[in-house]
Amino acid sequence: MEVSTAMWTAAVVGAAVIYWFVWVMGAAEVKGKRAVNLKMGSITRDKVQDKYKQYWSFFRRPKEDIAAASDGDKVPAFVDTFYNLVTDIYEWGWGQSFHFSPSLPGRSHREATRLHEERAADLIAAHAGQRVLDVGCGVGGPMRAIAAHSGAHVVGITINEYQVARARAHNRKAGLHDRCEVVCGNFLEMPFADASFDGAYSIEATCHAPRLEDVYREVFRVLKPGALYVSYEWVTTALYREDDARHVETIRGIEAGDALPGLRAQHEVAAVARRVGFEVVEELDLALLPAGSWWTRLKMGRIAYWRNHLLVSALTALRVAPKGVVEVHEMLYETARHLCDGGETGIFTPMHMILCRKPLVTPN
Ligand SMILES: C=C(CC[C@@H](C)[C@H]1CC[C@H]2C3=CC[C@H]4[C@H](C)[C@@H](O)CC[C@]4(C)[C@H]3CC[C@]12C)C(C)C
Ligand SMILES: C[S@@+](CC[C@H](N)C(=O)[O-])C[C@H]1O[C@@H](n2cnc3c(N)ncnc32)[C@H](O)[C@@H]1O
Repeated sequence: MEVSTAMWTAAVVGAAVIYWFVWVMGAAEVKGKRAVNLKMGSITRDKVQDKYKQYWSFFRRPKEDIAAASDGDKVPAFVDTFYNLVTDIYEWGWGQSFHFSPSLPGRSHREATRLHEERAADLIAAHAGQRVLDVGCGVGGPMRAIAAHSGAHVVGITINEYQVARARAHNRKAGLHDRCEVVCGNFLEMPFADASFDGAYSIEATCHAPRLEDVYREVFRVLKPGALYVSYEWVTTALYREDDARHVETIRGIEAGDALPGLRAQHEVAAVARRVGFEVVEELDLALLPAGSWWTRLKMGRIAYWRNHLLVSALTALRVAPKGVVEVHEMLYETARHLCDGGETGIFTPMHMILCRKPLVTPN
């Protein structure tokens, strides 16, 4: 073969490999978000690295410091920064539902996700004609599944403006915009009238609240008497031991990489719900056997993460992605490792389910 032919062949093969690597392999779980489109929410390109540093220095501290009265109030703003940094990476590498689900034999991750969401809708008996609240709705994966499954009108709230835009675009694309509404706001002070919802759910979102009481009290306020509320909570289990250095490292790693002001213990959740006035109907860790492990996909994704790391590094070097994306991606890789440890040791669950009812008559 002539040298020029060999060079042309190498160039064409090289271009094909890069195309495959970036545009095909780098495509999102749910088509729509690709590596070349990684933005960092509403943060301007030049501020990404600084914002990441600010985020990290806030959340890597011990939870006692974060929860201190003055810093507790700053948590929602840092959670907002976190979602500016991670929303596109989540959509690209995970899909439109930002939560875990028990793995189901013979079913895809997407199907298992949908069934976990539909389970929440069934628990609160959501149905057509109702107005249901999604507390911490992300980009609306659960909201669309629940609206489609139950026929209810779903209103989602998220602190992050960028997620609002993403969720609205997805709702329109799915043809569900007449039944799925998205509001930007703080779930600790919701812009909704008292007793204005027939039901509510929160999927892996209330863990961002510095005090669980504050979000549960708000949900209680906006629900009609007799309405049901279900929450999937991130908590430490009874197996967690504060005197075990490995346990502490795992939980700290989960908190720092997931914008959490301090994980609560499983046994605390029902007490909080009762304190704000709810009746507790049912409580169950949905991760318990015979449920398939929720961390399987995170563990299996190691090769994909390595590919993603190369991809974000290359895109940053080419200035397609802003500086700072590599650090954010590394933080997510680290937290994935801690989440897998938490799952395998059984000291942590992201799906402690609590089902509550607002009593028909609230005592004064
Ligand atoms: C409920 C929350 C988020 C839960 C999960 C949706 C996310 C937790 C950790 C995330 C990820 C970790 C590793 C990333 C990987 C390195 C990257 O290449 C592709 C995306 C990841 C898989 C990413 C996806 C979302 C998570 C699984 C919290 C925040 C309360
Ligand atoms: C891990 S995501 C889960 C999203 C969604 N429930 C899902 O499963 O796809 C957590 C969500 O809670 C929202 N959130 C966190 N703190 C909030 C607050 N104080 N007010 C409103 N939303 C908040 C985040 O913006 C994000 O949308």
